[in-house]
Formats: sequence, C-alpha cells, structure tokens
Amino acid sequence: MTAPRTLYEKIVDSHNVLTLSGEGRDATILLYIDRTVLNEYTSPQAFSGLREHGRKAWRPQAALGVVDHVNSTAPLRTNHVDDADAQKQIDYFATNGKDFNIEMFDVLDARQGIEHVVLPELGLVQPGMVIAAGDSHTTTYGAFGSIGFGIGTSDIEHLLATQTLPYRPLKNMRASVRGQTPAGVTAKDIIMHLIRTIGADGAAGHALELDGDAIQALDVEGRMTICNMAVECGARVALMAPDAKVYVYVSGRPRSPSPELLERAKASWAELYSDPDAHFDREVVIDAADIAPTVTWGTSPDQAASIDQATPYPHEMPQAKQADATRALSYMGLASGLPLADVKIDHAFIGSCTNGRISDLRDAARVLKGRQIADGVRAIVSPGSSSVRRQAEAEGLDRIFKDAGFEWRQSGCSMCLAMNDDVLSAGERCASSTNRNFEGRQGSGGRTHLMSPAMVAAAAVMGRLTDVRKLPALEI
Ligand SMILES: CC(C)[C@H](C(=O)O)[C@@H](O)C(=O)O
Ligand code: SF4
Repeated sequence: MTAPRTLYEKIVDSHNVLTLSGEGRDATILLYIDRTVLNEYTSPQAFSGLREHGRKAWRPQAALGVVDHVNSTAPLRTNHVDDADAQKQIDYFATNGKDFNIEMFDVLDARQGIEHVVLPELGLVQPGMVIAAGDSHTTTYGAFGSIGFGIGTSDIEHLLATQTLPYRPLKNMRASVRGQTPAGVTAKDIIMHLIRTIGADGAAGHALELDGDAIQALDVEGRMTICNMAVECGARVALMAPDAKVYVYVSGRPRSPSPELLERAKASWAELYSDPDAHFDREVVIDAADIAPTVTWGTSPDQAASIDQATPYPHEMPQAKQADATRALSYMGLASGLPLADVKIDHAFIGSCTNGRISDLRDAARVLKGRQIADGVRAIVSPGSSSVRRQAEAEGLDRIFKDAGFEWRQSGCSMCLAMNDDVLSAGERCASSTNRNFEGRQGSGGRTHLMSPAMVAAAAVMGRLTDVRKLPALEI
C-alpha cells in the first residue's frame, strides 16, 4: 500500500522527471510542466536569453502568450499605445511568438484577455495539470485541481528551453471552509476573510488546499476567484479537488480535448483528492457562517474587516501589526474608529483576473440595474477577456453598466495595476474588485479598497463603501 498523499503530492509525483539533489521532503526535483503561459511584461528577458544562448523553445505548442498588462482598454483601441516602453513590449512579444513558433494573442485578437481568464475559458486548463507562468496569480488554476504557480524570468527561459523546472516541493496546508455562507456573501468574501484570518504570510511556503461544503457549493468561477487570491496569503500553489462541476466546465470549449479523451481522463481525475490520512503541515478551519461582505481598509490584503466594522485603533492590535497599521491608515487617509460604511469613494473599478469573469459582471449588473452611480464617482468596468465582453454584451449587461454611469471598456489588467492609462490620481480612493491594495498599486498615491464586484457596484451607487445587502430598495 502506498502512503497517503495530499492532492498536491499526487500531482507533483506524476510530474516528477527525476530527483536532482537531496531526498524526501528536502529533495529538489525536475518537474515537468504541461503548459506555459506568457505575457508581454515578464517574458522579454526570457526570450532574449534564449536568443543569446542559441536555444529554441522545446515544446512551443505547450505555450500560449497573451498581451494583457500594458495594453489600452479604450473602447476603440488599436495595436498601438502611446507609452514607448509598453509599445516595445507589445512588439517584441509578437516577434517572439513568430520567431519561436509560439501562439500569441495580441490586443486585437478576439481571444485576448487577462491570461488567467483566457486559459480556462479556452479549455486549456484541465485537472491534474502543472502550469507555470511569469505571473503570481497563476494559482488561479487550482480551481480545476491543477497546480499553477508563478515563476521569474530566468525560470521562464529554462521552462521554454526544456519544458521542465527545477522544483523544491512545498509544504502542505489545508483550509476548510465549513457550513453555509450567509446570503450576499461571495467567493471574494471567503478568500478575503481567510486572508484576514491567517495573515498575508499565513500560507507562505505552502501549497494551500481549500475544501469544505462552502467551497463545494461554489461554481467554478467563484473557485477561481479564491485560488487566484490565495497568493495574497503567501500560498505558492492553491488547490481544490475537482468535481462534476469542473468536469462540465472543462468540456466543450474551443481548446478542450475531444469528448473521448475527456471520458478517458475522468478515470485519473477521480484520483485527484487528498487521501483521508494525508499529512498537512498546517490546517485551519473557517466557519462559513462567520463570513460577511469584507473590505480592506489598509495597504495589504490582510488589513481587512467586515463592512459593518470600523477602521482599527493600531494600539489595540497585536504589537507586531501596529506599525504597519498606523502607516497604512495614514496612507489611506483614514482615522481610527471610522465606520467603514462612512468611507467616501471617488472611483469604482470592476475587472481583473480575480473578478472579471462573466459571473462577476452579472453580480455587479444585478446591483446596478435601474440604479445610477453617485455624483462625482468615476466608474469603469474592464471585462476579464474579450470573450467575456462579448458574452456580457449578448446578455445586455453593457447597457446596464452604461445606463448606471459606468464606462464600458475593453479587457486587460487595466486599473488592477495601472500599467496603462487606467490610473488613479494621488489621493483618489477606489472601490476595486481586484486583489492587491499595495501603496500606489492603482496609481501613485491612489487608495484601494478591495471587495467583491457586487460590493463595488453598491459603493459606486452610494458614493461610499456600502453593505450591498443594505442598499435602499429601488423606487419603482
Ligand atoms: C506583472 C506581474 C509580475 C504581476 C504578478 O506576478 O502578479 C502582476 O500581474 C500583479 O498582479 O502584480
Ligand atoms: S489582472 Fe491584476 S492580478 Fe491579474 S494578472 Fe493582471 S495585474 Fe496581475
């Protein structure tokens, strides 16, 4: 009988080419990578490295590149941007695609979008895979029971040249979210609550498996939101055991394997769960009933609270957190003891690989239907991919957003990290469906409050952070 293994260990074992050094838990192995994801921002040096060393891409068909970080989201955008550096990245990316025989989607491609939205919607993420990308939010793919992790530029070069990576397996951690979430609580609230509970380094050095009835109850897109943001509590890999919902999601998409192959794959997918006695180095249990709509008040994703709470008094916090909290409140321009529901906003942003999928847009549109954003608020929505945008338009969601006063833009990372023209001005405060609220993340001096898309919509309507469950009823 083999020793019980975690889901993470099973997938690592099945991709272990050979042991490079050490043994047991200290071994460094050579890990086979099924898919490589590239973007224009983190891949250039890797390609330059390949050129310098005279190397080719060993398995170009395993890689896909998408322009997403620096591109414009203007409704009538072209392949050209004003920023010369960004233009260079976009052009070099296209050249690299041609020279190395790798498929690349430029901004005008009908399949363009944020890489972590595009891969799953094409059917390129299947259970049991190992996927690496030059981007930390590659953890998103854990929603399918596949290992996804971010790598640096020199690793991208190694990966393209060999389709493998030297790899030190991670420790195992499990977070179980038990019971039922209260009405109005979304996947985003679950992950923000977990991050707030265990801290921004709570899962550092671990592969984080999430299970429990509250996770099983989520649709696949909600699960992606959670795995995406798991990196904000330090997890290098997030994982959820795949189930029938995942099987349905991964079939019938433009790049899904054939129905026959999928049928055969299901036999091995059925093994993708942690054995009952598998060892976890760390375990936490969250009671789903405790979770409320959550917003950040600070400059780290764990500086968060329920919307019905107030900003903290740093001296009442654990010693180790006081200095950061004081600095964060000052950067955010917030006094202590201020009810979060009194915090006024200037901006609202819906999009990103955390919450830019069709279900996220539907959630926000449900709140906005028949309502108007508050005077003085600027609100934009950037669908996670061009195909999400088309789907939303087919459902009439664009009209709801526009009628409410939102700008309906093209897809890309956009204001999630403000590498294009979608930037906050210093001092501006934004309700944002994104995943990072670091200082300057959405523009130098800009202030970010993270929350779910429905909560962003509610904040846009009220002009201040708002419990979406308490929005005044529509006058009909
Ligand atoms: C630009 C890229 C390196 C970065 C990441 O790795 O996550 C970005 O996507 C982000 O969200 O901060
Ligand atoms: S949308 Fe944001 S988090 Fe996602 S890849 Fe782009 S910048 Fe990173």
